Amino acid sequence: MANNLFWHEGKITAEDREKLLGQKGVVIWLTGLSGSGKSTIARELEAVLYRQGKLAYVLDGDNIRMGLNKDLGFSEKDRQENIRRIGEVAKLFVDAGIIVITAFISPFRADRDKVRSILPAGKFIEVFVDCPLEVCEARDVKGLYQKAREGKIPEFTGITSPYEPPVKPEITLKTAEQSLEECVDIILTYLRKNLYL
Ligand SMILES: Nc1ncnc2c1ncn2[C@@H]1O[C@H](COP(=O)(O)OS(=O)(=O)O)[C@@H](OP(=O)(O)O)[C@H]1O
Ligand SMILES: Nc1ncnc2c1ncn2[C@@H]1O[C@H](COP(=O)(O)OP(=O)(O)O)[C@@H](O)[C@H]1O
Repeated sequence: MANNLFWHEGKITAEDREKLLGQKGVVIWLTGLSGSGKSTIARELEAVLYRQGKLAYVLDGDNIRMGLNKDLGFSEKDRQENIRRIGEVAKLFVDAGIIVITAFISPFRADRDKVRSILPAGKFIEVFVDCPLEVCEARDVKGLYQKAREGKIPEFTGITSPYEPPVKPEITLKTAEQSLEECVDIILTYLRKNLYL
């Protein structure tokens, strides 16, 4: 569809902006079931990074669906478009030099892989927030699992809509076994070890 368009190169590069900010732009892509801990980890990580003088920004499922993606539902096609748009937004943020932390169920492997493919090499860190369905359901933070079991929410991930776990995520967090602090620490250690921080 994109015809007669020309890409404009700026005078300032992504590397220039990274130097200015004293950090590297990267996407930390959290994926997992509803209630697995994505938002909690994202917010804590953002706060810890802030205290270390690093600019991170959280893109969160519920919030983005109230604005940018308010026209999308939860069919496979809409989830695909949801993740495609978030991927493009994340790419812009990375180009701006920001550490982007995304918290979307992002249930389909192909959609996550597509996001990885549009980012420069090494700029996409997939984090599997791994938590058994039974535990997510017992937590039922928003009461959605109960509603889904009662048939009040169609296409609910883990119940009536699939979740495809990552095959080779950079990081796996077991939130039914590891504490929030441990999970955040695992991500920070990965970032330091791989020279993102
Ligand atoms: N049918 C259905 N399935 C799953 N989740 C549902 C559904 N309907 C509403 N919600 C709420 O929407 C949040 C998930 O939005 P996402 O944008 O992360 O979903 S997706 O990546 O497009 O699959 C999800 O947030 P989290 O619980 O934080 O994951 C729910 O609050
Ligand atoms: N290790 C952990 N990491 C993140 N959340 C945890 C952890 N252990 C327990 N929890 C709890 O699990 C719930 C996760 O909810 P939430 O972050 O909203 O999940 P999601 O964003 O994946 O839907 C919260 O009540 C949180 O306190």
